[in-house]
Amino acid sequence: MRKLTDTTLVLASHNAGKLREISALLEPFGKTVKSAGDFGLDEPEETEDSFAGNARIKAHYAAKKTGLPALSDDSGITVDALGGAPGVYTADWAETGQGRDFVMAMTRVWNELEAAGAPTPRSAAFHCTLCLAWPDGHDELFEGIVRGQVVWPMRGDRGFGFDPVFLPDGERETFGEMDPEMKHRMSHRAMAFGKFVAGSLD
Ligand SMILES: O=c1nc[nH]c2c1ncn2[C@H]1C[C@H](O)[C@@H](COP(=O)(O)OP(=O)(O)OP(=O)(O)O)O1
Ligand SMILES: [Mg+2]
Repeated sequence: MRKLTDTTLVLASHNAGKLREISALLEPFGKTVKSAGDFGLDEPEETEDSFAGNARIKAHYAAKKTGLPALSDDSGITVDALGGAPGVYTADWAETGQGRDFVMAMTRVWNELEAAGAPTPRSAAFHCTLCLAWPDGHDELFEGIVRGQVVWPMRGDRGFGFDPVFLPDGERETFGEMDPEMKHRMSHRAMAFGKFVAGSLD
């Protein structure tokens, strides 16, 4: 596995919530972190049907455009009683044509669970695949999963996306209610990030 010796790393994401979380996780490692937005990069189309496939598209695009190593994050929530939906299409479920509406997307998930008569707890998982890509085309992938359940109504406004309806197993607070420090210890992103640190930084 190739180590990240460069001091500057591009975060290949346009999601403010992810940028905040990954920047916080990277804080102790002394890298200069820039975002795709700092370089004026646009968002490549996420045409793959897997987290890994879309993570690779985003990281390679940013690495090629900037000439720097780039770290992307492709993530989403899979709901068991919905056959794993919305999964890779989590962001698409929030698309309105004029930006994203996650209240709408969370409501759709809950309504579909109700319509299906799904038993409780309504088990689900957040998935995250991080891709570290270099301008020469080499890449490494790191995956993280956290299991939990979808709850209703929405609870908390501290996170982003689907956080207000995700209650991790063994916890009393949703990701939307929880202290961000605590989310950083247990989230899908934190799990994938730990593997990235072990493989590429340490
Ligand atoms: O920790 C999380 N807490 C709540 N919701 C989350 C989380 N992690 C992913 N999610 C949801 C929202 C996000 O919009 C979608 C991923 O879609 P995804 O394409 O990977 O990200 P994105 O389009 O928002 O940003 P970008 O592609 O520029 O990195 O799943
Ligand atoms: Mg995206």
